[in-house]
Amino acid sequence: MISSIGMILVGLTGGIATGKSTVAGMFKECGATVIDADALAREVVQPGKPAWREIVSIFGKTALNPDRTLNRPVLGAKVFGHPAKLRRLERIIHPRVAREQIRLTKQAARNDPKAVVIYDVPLLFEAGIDTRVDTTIVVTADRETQVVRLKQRNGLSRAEALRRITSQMPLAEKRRRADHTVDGRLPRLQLKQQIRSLYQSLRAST
Ligand SMILES: CC(C)(COP(=O)(O)OP(=O)(O)OC[C@H]1O[C@@H](n2cnc3c(N)ncnc32)[C@H](O)[C@@H]1O)[C@@H](O)C(=O)NCCC(=O)NCCS
Ligand SMILES: Nc1ncnc2c1ncn2[C@@H]1O[C@H](COP(=O)(O)OP(=O)(O)OP(=O)(O)O)[C@@H](O)[C@H]1O
Repeated sequence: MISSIGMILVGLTGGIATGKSTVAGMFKECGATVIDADALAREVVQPGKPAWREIVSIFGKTALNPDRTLNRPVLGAKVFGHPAKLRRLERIIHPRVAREQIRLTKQAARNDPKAVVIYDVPLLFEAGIDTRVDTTIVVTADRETQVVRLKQRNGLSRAEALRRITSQMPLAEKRRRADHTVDGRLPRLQLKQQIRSLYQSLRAST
């Protein structure tokens, strides 16, 4: 086991809009501690923080809102579909997110030595984070479901949605690599039952 004494660290991933956050929320209701990489990635780029300063120096002030926060749609348009720029942004953000995740995981283990810690991280495999968790879960959905959800939830056009989807490792590859697969298209009630039984077996393995 990679994590310290008893606790289990679970990497939860999937494609964009497959239902990772929904599944993470269900694990939380079961009693798990959830760490959300997207939320940490937002925290480390707050105005004035070192990552924010680096981003402004590379991407310019056009990537900012009038209140100096990052203009996420503008930055998204600059990096998705432009792999070299996306890598530059990741090199600024990822090490800081990793530090926070490790700190929060240790804190969870101190609070409950048998904790089930769910690390919800879109780039689990792409960024090699799978090597530092105990087990992995991938949430899947077909591409059309992802596109429809991105149009509805984020107001993206079909082309924008596809640019984001193709910035990530193909879902089929993630499925091959994962220890557990969850179908993010299931009705919520059925999904919840599956997550509850997965939680119980994870908890029993701590
Ligand atoms: C480009 C940014 C500003 C766009 O922000 P926006 O609010 O539109 O998206 P948000 O951050 O909520 O991410 C939504 C989804 O996009 C996908 N996504 C985000 N970053 C990446 C990436 N580097 N590669 C592939 N997909 C990504 C994920 O599925 C994520 O769940 C933002 O995504 C970002 O800063 N990305 C780089 C940091 C990163 O890699 N974050 C992922 C978790 S560490
Ligand atoms: N089982 C489901 N049935 C119907 N709709 C769902 C289901 N799961 C999630 N959704 C909807 O799909 C959208 C994406 O879900 P969610 O935010 O959980 O995905 P995500 O994988 O965390 O997305 P992102 O990669 O953008 O962070 C949301 O609008 C959510 O309400």
